[in-house]
Amino acid sequence: MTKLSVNINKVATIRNARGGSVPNVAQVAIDCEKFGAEGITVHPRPDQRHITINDVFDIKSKIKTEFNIEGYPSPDFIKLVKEVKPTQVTLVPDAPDAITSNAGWDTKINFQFLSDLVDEFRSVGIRTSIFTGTDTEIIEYAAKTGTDRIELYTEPYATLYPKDAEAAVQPFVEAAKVAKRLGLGINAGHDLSLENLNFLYKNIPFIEEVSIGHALISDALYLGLERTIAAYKNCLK
Ligand SMILES: CC(=O)[C@@H](O)C(O)COP(=O)(O)O
Ligand SMILES: NCC(=O)COP(=O)(O)O
Repeated sequence: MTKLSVNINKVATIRNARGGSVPNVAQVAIDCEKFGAEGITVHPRPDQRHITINDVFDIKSKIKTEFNIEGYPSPDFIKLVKEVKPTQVTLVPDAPDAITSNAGWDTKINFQFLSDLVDEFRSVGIRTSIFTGTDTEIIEYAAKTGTDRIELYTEPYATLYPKDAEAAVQPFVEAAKVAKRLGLGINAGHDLSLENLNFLYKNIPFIEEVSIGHALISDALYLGLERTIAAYKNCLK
C-alpha cells in the first residue's frame, strides 16, 4: 500500500499572508488525517515563509499518523528535527533561497555528510529518506549511506507526463527497481497531481509513500479537502 502524506506548506503560505491563525495549520493537519491522509509532511524553510518552527512543534503534538519533516540539513534544521522527533526526516539539498525544491542530492560528492546525518538521526530513532534523482550511481551511493529510504524527485516525471507518459515514467521505474534491489524503501514527491499520480502508481506500485502539497491544496479550493484527499487516495489503487 502506498501511503498518502499531505504536504501542508501551502496552507501556512495562506495563513502567513495575513499573520494570525487563519487558516489554522495544525487543524488542517488534523482534518487531513480525519479525511484519510496517512501522513503529514512539512518543509520548514530558513526564512519560515510558510511552515514556522512553532508549526512543527504544534503539528507534532496534534497528529497521530506519520510526520515527515523535509529540509536542508543546516545545524538549525538538525536541532529542530531531533527535538521534534518526527517519524521521518527527508534530507533535501535546497539552497536557502530556492523557490522550491529543484534537484536531488549528489550522493557521491556528499557521501560522508549524508552518511553522518543518517547515523545521527538513526541514533535518536528517526527514519531517514534522501531526496534523489533517478541516476543509478546516485541511488547506489544513497544506499551506501545506510539511509532507510530515498524520495524520488518527481518534477521531471510531472513535466514530461502530458507529452509522453511512457518516456516520463521509464527512468523512475528503472530507478525504483535499482533502489528496491539495494533494499531501500522508496518515497516519491514533487509536482504529483490528480493528472499524473495514478500512472506513476500503476508503474511503481511498491512506492511506500507519496508526499503531495501544491496540487492537492490547489485542488481543495475547488473540491474541498475531504473530496480531494479521497480523489488522491483513489489514484493509489
Ligand atoms: C522536497 C520537495 O519536493 C518539495 O516539494 C517540498 O517540500 C515543497 O516545498 P515548497 O512547498 O516550499 O515548494
Ligand atoms: N516531497 C514533496 C512534497 O512534499 C510536496 O511537493 P509538491 O506536491 O508541493 O510539489
